[in-house]
Amino acid sequence: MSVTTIGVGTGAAAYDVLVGRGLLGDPSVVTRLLPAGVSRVLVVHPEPMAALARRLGDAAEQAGVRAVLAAVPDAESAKTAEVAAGLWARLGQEGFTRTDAVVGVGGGTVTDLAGFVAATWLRGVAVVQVPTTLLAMVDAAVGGKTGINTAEGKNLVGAFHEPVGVVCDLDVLTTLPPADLAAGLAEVVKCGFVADAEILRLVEQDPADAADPAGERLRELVERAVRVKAEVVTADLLESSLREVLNYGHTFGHAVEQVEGYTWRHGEAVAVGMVFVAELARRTGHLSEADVARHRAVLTSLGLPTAYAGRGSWEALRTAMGRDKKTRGDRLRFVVLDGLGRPTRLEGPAEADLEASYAAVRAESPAGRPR
Ligand SMILES: NC(=O)c1ccc[n+]([C@@H]2O[C@H](COP(=O)([O-])OP(=O)(O)OC[C@H]3O[C@@H](n4cnc5c(N)ncnc54)[C@H](O)[C@@H]3O)[C@@H](O)[C@H]2O)c1
Ligand SMILES: O=C(O)C(=O)C[C@@H](O)[C@H](O)[C@H](O)COP(=O)(O)O
Ligand SMILES: [Zn+2]
Repeated sequence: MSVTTIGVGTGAAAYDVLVGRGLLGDPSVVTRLLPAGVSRVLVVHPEPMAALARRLGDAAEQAGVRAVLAAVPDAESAKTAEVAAGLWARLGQEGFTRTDAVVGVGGGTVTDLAGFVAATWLRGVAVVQVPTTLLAMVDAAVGGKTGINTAEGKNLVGAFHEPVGVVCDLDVLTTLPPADLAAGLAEVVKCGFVADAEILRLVEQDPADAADPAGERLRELVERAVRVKAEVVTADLLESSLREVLNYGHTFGHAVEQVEGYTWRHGEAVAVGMVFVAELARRTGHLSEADVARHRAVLTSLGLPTAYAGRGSWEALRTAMGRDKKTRGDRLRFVVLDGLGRPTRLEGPAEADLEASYAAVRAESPAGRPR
């Protein structure tokens, strides 16, 4: 077993992200991260992660902590008010107090949900995150953004609630479908565009190696992406400014997810969203043609979509973009690049530039990969 520890936050809110292999071979690694005095844990998981959740629950019981297992619907169907309410009911029925805790075991949908339930139960109990997808390891489980969707849009209800620890065991990725691995790489590449160009170089050098869950290159990419996220959220946890850079590609990406009824993976939608915003940056004088081409090339090399051929109209996508959290009043705000690694903001772009950028990513035949 080898482990890299990456610290996030400062003071009382500081916690560690453990990245390595074989970490969950000893499932008590998770119990040991619980604060002293925890006597009950709610282990939230989707059905595909039931066996791992049981092992973590057994380890907790052996340490004298009562474990309540809670299976939730898979993927984006987990992020609803109804599912959250079901978990609150369970916490109430089982008598969870402020000194008890939640453990999220699954992809980003589960860590978002588990984090949100922990943030809201009794106004906040501890949560340990055990991400089991690449995307959740490099992004969703780290940094304390938690939330659920509403009919009006993506992640519209949520809270900032930092975990007390995160365990990223790369060995669990060997069962992850390749399309979900690629979706996680979209967020890794995002970190490359906004902050760490070495990530881009590593992917471009050997995309197949980058996507090998057993390989050393993927481990380096995970560690680099987690470091980018850790640095940004440590500096600006509540997204007053800097943290917005982690939202690169998400304004259009979230709109695609919503308009497509969450049949697109988040990482796939963000991949197209990054191409959309690169096109917008080029039209508004921020980014060179060559850098836009680099976006398409690196994403395509990973099998990610760079064009949108869904059923959503421009009007529907434009309305959904208006609900983005970076919007101020009626003015859309985008994270754009002034060159690779130099993110800035573009506020209130002309509608003609938005439509032209949309035309540049609009494809006639399906390029996305619905689940
Ligand atoms: N909070 C944040 O900062 C943040 C950051 C990025 C994304 N997100 C959110 O994360 C979500 C996307 O997360 P995701 O891409 O992990 O999707 P997901 O949670 O839907 O997981 C993808 C699929 O993989 C399955 N799975 C999980 N682990 C597996 C494993 N080890 N082996 C086999 N199958 C496995 C899941 O059951 C699911 O079917 C979105 O809702 C997005 O909004 C949040
Ligand atoms: O951590 C952040 O900050 C991010 O924006 C990371 C994104 O990858 C993530 O998808 C996040 O959930 C988007 O947040 P939202 O505020 O746009 O809902
Ligand atoms: Zn994201």
